[in-house]
Amino acid sequence: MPPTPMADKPLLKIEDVEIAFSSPDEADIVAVRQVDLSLYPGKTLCLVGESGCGKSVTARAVLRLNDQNSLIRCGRIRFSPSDGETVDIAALKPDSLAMRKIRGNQISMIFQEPMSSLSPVHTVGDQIDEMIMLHEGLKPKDARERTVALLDQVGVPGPRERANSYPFQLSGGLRQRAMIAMALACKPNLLIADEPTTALDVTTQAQILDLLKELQEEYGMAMLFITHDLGVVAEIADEVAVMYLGDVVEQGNVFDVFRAPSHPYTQALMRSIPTIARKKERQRLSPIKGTVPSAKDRPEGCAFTSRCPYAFEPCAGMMPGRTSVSGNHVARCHLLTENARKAEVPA
Ligand SMILES: Nc1ncnc2c1ncn2[C@@H]1O[C@H](COP(=O)(O)OP(=O)(O)OP(=O)(O)O)[C@@H](O)[C@H]1O
Repeated sequence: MPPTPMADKPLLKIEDVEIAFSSPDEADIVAVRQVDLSLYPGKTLCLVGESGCGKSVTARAVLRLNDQNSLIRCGRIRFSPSDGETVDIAALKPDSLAMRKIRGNQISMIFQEPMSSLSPVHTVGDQIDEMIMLHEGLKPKDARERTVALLDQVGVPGPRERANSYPFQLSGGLRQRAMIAMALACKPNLLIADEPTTALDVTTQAQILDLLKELQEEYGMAMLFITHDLGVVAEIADEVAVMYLGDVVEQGNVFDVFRAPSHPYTQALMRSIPTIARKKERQRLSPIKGTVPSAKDRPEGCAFTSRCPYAFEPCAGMMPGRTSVSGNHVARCHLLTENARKAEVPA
């Protein structure tokens, strides 16, 4: 399927954001730096990368949900709903009224573990009713009708009876569906999904991804989807941003990035996915050698240098800038600037 054009105006624009965590007896840890991302209505941006690379910290910053020892040191998070004014979320206090209005009203979040948003001591129906009553001011009876319709829409069988179940009485897949229903109760402009399918079996995972795509089409919402699984990216993303130790090292339209991965880290991630062709040719998977350095001892230059098979002189000393690959596809690698320089030298 060819890439679909983007709407002109981004719903969310993360500009040059740096997030650090303070600790009483150590220097601040910079978890995310110079992040620039744009999300468009009706489109999905996937954040991908190994554990600890800053995906969740970036996503949680959009809702100002990072731990209290976090600080957005610089940058802007501009949220521009079609029916309201642009607001810089980075400048809001996490517990301000403005932020509480955005949270759960215009931007919702779903997690890998539904129990992080569902209360174990209330039925799922009561929890969704309450959300609807809070946001839409409906009476309890009308709210329940909408809850039942929402549970039905997200594929919960027998929704009226299931609304009376406690979360522990539901299977993992149904709990995930109930959490999605709750996230949709306020008809958000943006849904943030933090590895919502990681804990599910492959069949349920595929069903939930299909469901999210259907709901996105119906509600026209933007999605920021976090995963470490490139298979999931291929399935759901319009745009992809690859993160490594807090830096976005490559980003662009998903077709362009998959067709021509240009950062050695993205290339290495691609080589580590199992494919039928590799199995037929009895090729071994090639895991990425070494480990991600600690954010506490962040190297000076490109953080991937210690694991990069192509590392050369400038890599350890200086973080490369963004080089355009094609269209909006960019990557941060000295090799690209070096190749571009060589290409400019006449033969
Ligand atoms: N409260 C905190 N205090 C100090 N450091 C933190 C805190 N929360 C997160 N970090 C650090 O921020 C960095 C990024 O973490 P983050 O959770 O965003 O990674 P991730 O890419 O989402 O990983 P995973 O896939 O495992 O969830 C990590 O080095 C982590 O240790």
